Amino acid sequence: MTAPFGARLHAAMAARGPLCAGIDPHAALLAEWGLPDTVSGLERFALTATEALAPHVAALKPQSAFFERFGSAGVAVLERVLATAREAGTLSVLDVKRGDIGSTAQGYADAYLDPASPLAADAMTASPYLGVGSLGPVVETARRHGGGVFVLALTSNPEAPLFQQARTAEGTTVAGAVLDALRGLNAGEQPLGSFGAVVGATIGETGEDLDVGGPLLVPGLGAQGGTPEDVRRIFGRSVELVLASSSREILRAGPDAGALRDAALRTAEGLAALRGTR
Ligand SMILES: O=C(O)c1cc(=O)[nH]c(=O)n1[C@@H]1O[C@H](COP(=O)(O)O)[C@@H](O)[C@H]1O
Repeated sequence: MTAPFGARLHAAMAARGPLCAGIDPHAALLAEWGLPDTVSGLERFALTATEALAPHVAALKPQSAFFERFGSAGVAVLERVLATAREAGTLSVLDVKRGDIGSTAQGYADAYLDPASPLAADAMTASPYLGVGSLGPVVETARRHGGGVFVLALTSNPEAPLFQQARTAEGTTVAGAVLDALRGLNAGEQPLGSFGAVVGATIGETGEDLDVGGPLLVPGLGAQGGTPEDVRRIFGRSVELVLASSSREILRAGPDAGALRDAALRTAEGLAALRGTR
């Protein structure tokens, strides 16, 4: 029986630090690496980055969009990336940001969290905008297989606050309702729950309680301007829950495997200083 995702992630962050490397094969990055914008270029890029970074980070986060743009051949590359991470013993967070009515959400959960699926990851990202409760089948499937779910709460993009910080009829913000729901899902889980929130490293002051008892996936470091100092400012005493994610800033160092590793280690060093300050 697989241990719960939260426990596995807690151990990985303790051993390797709180960095998640994003595998985002942008067309522009393929060009920077001297690769063609084709399936073979995608495969070369994604597998080189996965193999170079897997031993040095707590988790890898492939961004599904950049594989899907090549159709089924691109999705087959994504399957190989997930298998390569698994063989290297590194946790995978598949960034798909899915969400739908419950019966369809079950299909997404089966695709991304059932170990029998070729696209199975250790955790997936999910969108709560059909209602947090619509993610029930995703949560139940994660519990059954020791998987994790990261639910969008306070995302890093500038358009986000208008929706996410709007007030519900109960008076909480939409983001606050997501964070409350996650606290409920993680209640009693030690050392870390398996249901995380996505909170950008670029957000301003929100007044929200970010301690959800589960991990906080924090994108926006590097290319979007977020810094370790921002992480300290935003998360305060919840900083130990942070799994910080960076894609372009690390990937730009490639294609040399040693340069990719060094870029990840530099980012990890900046983050390491934040822990133990609770
Ligand atoms: O869920 C995410 O990972 C995510 C949430 C968010 O609020 N902002 C955000 O940038 N992301 C993803 O994180 C990655 C950021 O990439 P870089 O800006 O290149 O580090 C992309 O794959 C985004 O889709």
